[in-house]
Amino acid sequence: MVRFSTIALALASVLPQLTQGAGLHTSAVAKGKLYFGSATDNPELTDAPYLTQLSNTDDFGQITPGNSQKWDAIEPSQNTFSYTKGDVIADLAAKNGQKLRCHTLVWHSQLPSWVSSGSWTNATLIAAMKNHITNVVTHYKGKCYAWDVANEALNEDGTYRDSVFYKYIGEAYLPIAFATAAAADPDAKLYYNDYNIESAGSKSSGAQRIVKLVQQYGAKIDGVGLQAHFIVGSTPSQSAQTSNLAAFTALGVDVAYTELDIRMTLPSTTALLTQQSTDYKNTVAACMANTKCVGITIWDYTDKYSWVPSTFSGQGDACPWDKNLVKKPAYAGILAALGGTSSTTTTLVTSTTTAGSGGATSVPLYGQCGGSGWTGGTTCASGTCKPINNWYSQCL
Ligand SMILES: O[C@@H]1[C@@H](O)[C@H](O[C@@H]2CO[C@@H](O[C@@H]3CO[C@@H](O[C@@H]4CO[C@@H](O)[C@H](O)[C@H]4O)[C@H](O)[C@H]3O)[C@H](O)[C@H]2O)OC[C@H]1O
Repeated sequence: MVRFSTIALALASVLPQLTQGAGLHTSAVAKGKLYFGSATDNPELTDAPYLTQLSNTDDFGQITPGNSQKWDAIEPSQNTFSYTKGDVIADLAAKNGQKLRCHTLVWHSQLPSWVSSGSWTNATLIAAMKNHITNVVTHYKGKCYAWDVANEALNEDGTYRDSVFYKYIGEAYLPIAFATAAAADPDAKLYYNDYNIESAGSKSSGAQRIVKLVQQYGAKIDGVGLQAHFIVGSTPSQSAQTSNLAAFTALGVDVAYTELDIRMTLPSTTALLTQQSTDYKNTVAACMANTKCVGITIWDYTDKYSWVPSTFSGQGDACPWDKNLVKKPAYAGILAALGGTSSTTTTLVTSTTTAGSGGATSVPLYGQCGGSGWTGGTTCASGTCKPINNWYSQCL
């Protein structure tokens, strides 16, 4: 009787492998959009593979600083301005030839306590707000494609959020903020930005009211940013998003998806990743269908640095790239909506087959499990390397 010990055989298999076609930004621009972009943050920039992909202008023609231009970062104490971190991201955008979306000037959150708990009058808070806006916008003059001038001014029912600004200034803080930003950088596009305004409802109507309010004051407002922090399977339909975008653009402003991510309850499954791809596709398609939807920004591109797990307990995997910087099905969904194609070529790919008493196992190596990029192996730190779809495998 012939006995076989377990042997590993490296077999050359002829498999179709995904190759780089036009990326997300290239495809978006080819269809008339200004950009496809990603948020980023200073600590991540020391991660060389992360930075390489962020700087890949085939995928990303625009970046947004996730934290370093917020009030607490820039003016931690009154009239003391610190631009070091924000400048790192602005300089990166300039070096890469990427547009910079600047975020954000007036927001109730991530405020230093001297603002949120200060003892203000109407006049003193207007002066402090105008001083902040003028300093920051002047510092970045000519560098910001757009500014999120006001962020999240609304409650879910469309009434004004009881922020320190609303409390001491009233709704007039909004047109004052826009007028002050416009005076400091007349060329920057000025946006109102919020979440849960991506389909029709009280909050979307509230955002439309803000656009009209700023316009009625004679101040400049160029666009509305729809954050689009969505949940897999609960993302508004494409048609609901399309009609909602039209309601904004009918007011004469641009729109943009500014913080798109689509989270799931962990652990991820093949079904959730597939639904996530569909959800991304529908949202991007809604933007594509409106000529005044200028671009789409994802709120960081990789699950490795997403804000979601630290904010929403038990949830994550919200980005189009996984923690190993490998593209997920969401990437293909976005690309399809952008009208891009993932070209395939026939390539020799090495597959490891183990023969022995237990028979043979083989895992397709279209995408990586344990390595990085498209050439990783089948080793998993935890779980088993399993095919996700015709494109790649993942440790599950
Ligand atoms: O490092 C992180 C930053 O990345 C983070 O950036 C902010 C993230 O999003 C924006 O603010 C949040 C928007 O979502 C709200 O929660 C929503 C609650 O309703 C749900 O239906 C919806 O799905 C949720 O998204 C959060 O409460 C907001 O904070 C904001 O514009 C970004 O700057 O900021 C915190 C840093 O630690």
